[in-house]
Amino acid sequence: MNILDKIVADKRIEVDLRKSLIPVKQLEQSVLFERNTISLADKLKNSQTGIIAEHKRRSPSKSVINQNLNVFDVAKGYEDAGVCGMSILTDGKYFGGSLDDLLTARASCNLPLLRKEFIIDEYQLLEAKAYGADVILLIAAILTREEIKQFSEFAKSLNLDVLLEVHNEEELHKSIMPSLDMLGVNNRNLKTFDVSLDTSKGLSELIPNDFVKVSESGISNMEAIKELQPYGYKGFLIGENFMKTDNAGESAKQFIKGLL
Ligand SMILES: O=C(O)c1ccccc1NCC(=O)[C@H](O)[C@H](O)COP(=O)(O)O
Repeated sequence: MNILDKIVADKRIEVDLRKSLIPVKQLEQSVLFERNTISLADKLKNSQTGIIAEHKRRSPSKSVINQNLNVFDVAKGYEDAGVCGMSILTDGKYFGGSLDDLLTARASCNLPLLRKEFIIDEYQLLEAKAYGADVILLIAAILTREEIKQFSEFAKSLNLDVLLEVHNEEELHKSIMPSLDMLGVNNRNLKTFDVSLDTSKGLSELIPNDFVKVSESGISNMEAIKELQPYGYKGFLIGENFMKTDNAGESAKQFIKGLL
């Protein structure tokens, strides 16, 4: 079994347990459920830099990145740095994250927040909304076209933006539909962990212009952004490069300074 299949198998067990612990009604009664969400897609369209900065403690490809940073400070630092949005990994087992991280970030900043998760059930979208997210991620590699349609339409009914992530042409063709806002190309192969910006470059011309294009993973310098911008990318998701430092916000600030 590859790592992605393993993550999804574990996620199914986790989501079933969560559903039995916290009923849908309770999520819908969260004060955050009624909050007006902020569109990340709109922010990216109007940005010169397009940075989406991630909170990421560890990962299957790198094990430990940084366990010492405080998500409240990281969110504030990213906001002060002028990023367009923040991504928060909420998976516990493989990334050391949690829904509490999302809630803490919500309390700390007014950025559009992306719940970075392995979404396999509508219930996780209700959780995203109840804990303060503005955007959800759908990963084409783990979903059927019908599931992508069902989850993206449900997310839109909750006023959440949808970022659909692909890694190859087949996933892209399977996924294109009007209920998506952003098309993300993951430069990391989630089965082998190989990273190449050529993935974003190669798929760019196949993405219709109606979607905001986002390049994800393996971006570690300004040159990479300059290389990707001519391919139409407006968003750049960066995790490890900021999180491996002692001050993720300051690192993002210097990065953005260099881009302007
Ligand atoms: O990062 C991983 O090792 C990973 C493994 C399996 C599934 C997902 C994974 N990462 C999620 C992400 O998409 C990245 O955290 C995000 O794009 C930022 O990447 P990076 O800038 O390379 O930290």
